[in-house]
Amino acid sequence: MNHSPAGRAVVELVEAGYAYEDGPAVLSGIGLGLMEGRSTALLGRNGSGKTTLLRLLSGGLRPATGGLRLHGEPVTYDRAGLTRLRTTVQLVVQDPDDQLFAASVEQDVSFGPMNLGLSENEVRARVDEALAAMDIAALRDRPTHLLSYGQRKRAAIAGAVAMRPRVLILDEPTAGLDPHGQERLLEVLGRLRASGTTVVMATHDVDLALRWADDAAVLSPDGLRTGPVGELLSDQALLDSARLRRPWGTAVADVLRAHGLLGPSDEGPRTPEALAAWTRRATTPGHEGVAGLTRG
Ligand SMILES: Nc1ncnc2c1ncn2[C@@H]1O[C@H](COP(=O)(O)OP(=O)(O)OP(=O)(O)O)[C@@H](O)[C@H]1O
Repeated sequence: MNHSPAGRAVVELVEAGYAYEDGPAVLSGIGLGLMEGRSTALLGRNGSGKTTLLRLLSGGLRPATGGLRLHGEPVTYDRAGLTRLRTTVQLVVQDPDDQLFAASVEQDVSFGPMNLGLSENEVRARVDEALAAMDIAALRDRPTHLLSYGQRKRAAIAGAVAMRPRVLILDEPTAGLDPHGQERLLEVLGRLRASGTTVVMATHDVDLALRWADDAAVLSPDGLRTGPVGELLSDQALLDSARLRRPWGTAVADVLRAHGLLGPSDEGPRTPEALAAWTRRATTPGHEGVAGLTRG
């Protein structure tokens, strides 16, 4: 069963299908609506079509069947239609070398905002903010081709963040980032989400998905399933068919339930910190019980 949270989708794929030239259908009958301010983790095995799906959502590919809607209106793939889509939806591709092209970090991150016709001061403010958010302010004058992989990845994400899109789509953004870089990125995405930005991330990291996302979208041979991340990532049949590992938090919840410490419909912990805080409360005389396990 597909799940659609209340509200209207900013962008929505409707019965969308796609096949590369001379190839079989990669995706068919895909329905995916991205709601204002919600975060979605897109999961699926290698070659399941995650990148293809993200390119359909951001207008880089045009559905062969079905369509894409922006604020409920069908997207037209002419210049005006694509410009409208791209000022709302920004995609950060998996490989930063496919995204970075300007000589320096500052020039690269400025490019999009400059093309929006913003004033010089506004462009500078956005670039400063995006570089600071991605922790690369010190790299602003560096040639992009001399940066490390993780630094290039952060510069590519900064370029999209500087566009202040309503919908930010990231294809495996944490791959290649060190733990500090991953934490910084999650903080940035958390702030964007709090300010109403819709964020979609393709990832192979089920623990990160459970911790970070509101919703999951899981590609398997049976098609696309969407729903609350805690619910989908507890569904063993779905995890098996998508060849996904059971997340850490879901496995812990199984153990707690088996010992009667968690009710059948109570959600498990999403982070080790949440489990530690709950354990402290649960072992304190007069504790508040299992309530609040997912907090922290
Ligand atoms: N440009 C292309 N031309 C032809 N086939 C392609 C092209 N890009 C992708 N494919 C094929 O489409 C299918 C889906 O690829 P896609 O990159 O969308 O998967 P993915 O889920 O993102 O994979 P991964 O987890 O490995 O990044 C694969 O079978 C792939 O070989």
